[in-house]
Amino acid sequence: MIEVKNLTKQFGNHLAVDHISFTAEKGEIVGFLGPNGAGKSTTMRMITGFFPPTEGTVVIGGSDILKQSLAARQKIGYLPENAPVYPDMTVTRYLEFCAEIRGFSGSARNRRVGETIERCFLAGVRNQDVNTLSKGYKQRVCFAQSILHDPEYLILDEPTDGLDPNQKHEVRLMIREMSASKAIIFSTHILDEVDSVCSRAMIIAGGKVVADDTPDGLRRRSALHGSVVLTLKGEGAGDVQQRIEELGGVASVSVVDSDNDGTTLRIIPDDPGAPVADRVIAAAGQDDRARISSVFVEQGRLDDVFREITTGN
Ligand SMILES: Nc1ncnc2c1ncn2[C@@H]1O[C@H](COP(=O)(O)OP(=O)(O)OP(=O)(O)O)[C@@H](O)[C@H]1O
Repeated sequence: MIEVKNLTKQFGNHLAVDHISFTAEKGEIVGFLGPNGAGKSTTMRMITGFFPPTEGTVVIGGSDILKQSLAARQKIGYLPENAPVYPDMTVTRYLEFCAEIRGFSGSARNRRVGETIERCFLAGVRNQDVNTLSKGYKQRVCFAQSILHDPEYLILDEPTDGLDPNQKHEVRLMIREMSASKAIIFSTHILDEVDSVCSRAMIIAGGKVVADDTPDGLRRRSALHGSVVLTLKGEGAGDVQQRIEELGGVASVSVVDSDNDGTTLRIIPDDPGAPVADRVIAAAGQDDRARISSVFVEQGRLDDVFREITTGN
């Protein structure tokens, strides 16, 4: 387990991380979300022992990151921001070096490096100097060093930053595959990524945790969660709108769009947990002049929730 208690970092007068506490168990993939400068990287740097906190503690699998630093760091794989890698080494040599400082030698080292190169799709560039690699490949090499020793705890600072869509997909698959036996924390600005990869999302703003929930739980906080979006073709949309407004359990009906293709209405229920879609469809079906061309129930949008939580809008 990763146990973070009252973690705080003060840079001069600036409180970058403000008493953050949480735990992350093996099997969990925790996404750190937050605006630029929120304190995500600083929190990760303290969790990995990269620099000490001003206040608070981090315990990794029972080892305190300051008091039992080596034991704690042996259990961690860390992909820092901007993928710092030694530019003058070849990919293979860099990974061999990383394996050696992790305590592997001889055939164990070679096996680890070979497996990681395959796993991270680096075979085509294994003999290339790191400084000749594209940004995405550098990122992959840095990702490779973070998983080389099969750590129980993985801390990944924007692991898909700079990758093309195919590579992003591969890295997300890898993160998901590895999660059964590891606790993984990763930061991202891509909200879809949180949805597709994370079991839990933590929103950090102003150095504080302002939300800690499942992606579905966060989505349910959206003002649009549970609303019905109905598109009608033909005449009679105005009458249908009025009929729906008169239904019990409907808080409001608004026109989202109206053109030659039809009229789209958004129906907000009084209680997002009490579905109104069936009754909305029945009410629309009562008017022969209108034909339903599509209907769906909005699950809510993470980007709306993110904006609401981090800006108050
Ligand atoms: N070494 C440092 N010295 C002084 N201030 C720092 C240092 N590192 C970070 N900060 C400040 O701490 C705050 C948090 O920065 P941090 O890099 O943790 O944010 P972040 O959430 O990771 O942002 P981003 O999404 O842009 O990567 C920022 O105001 C930053 O300028």
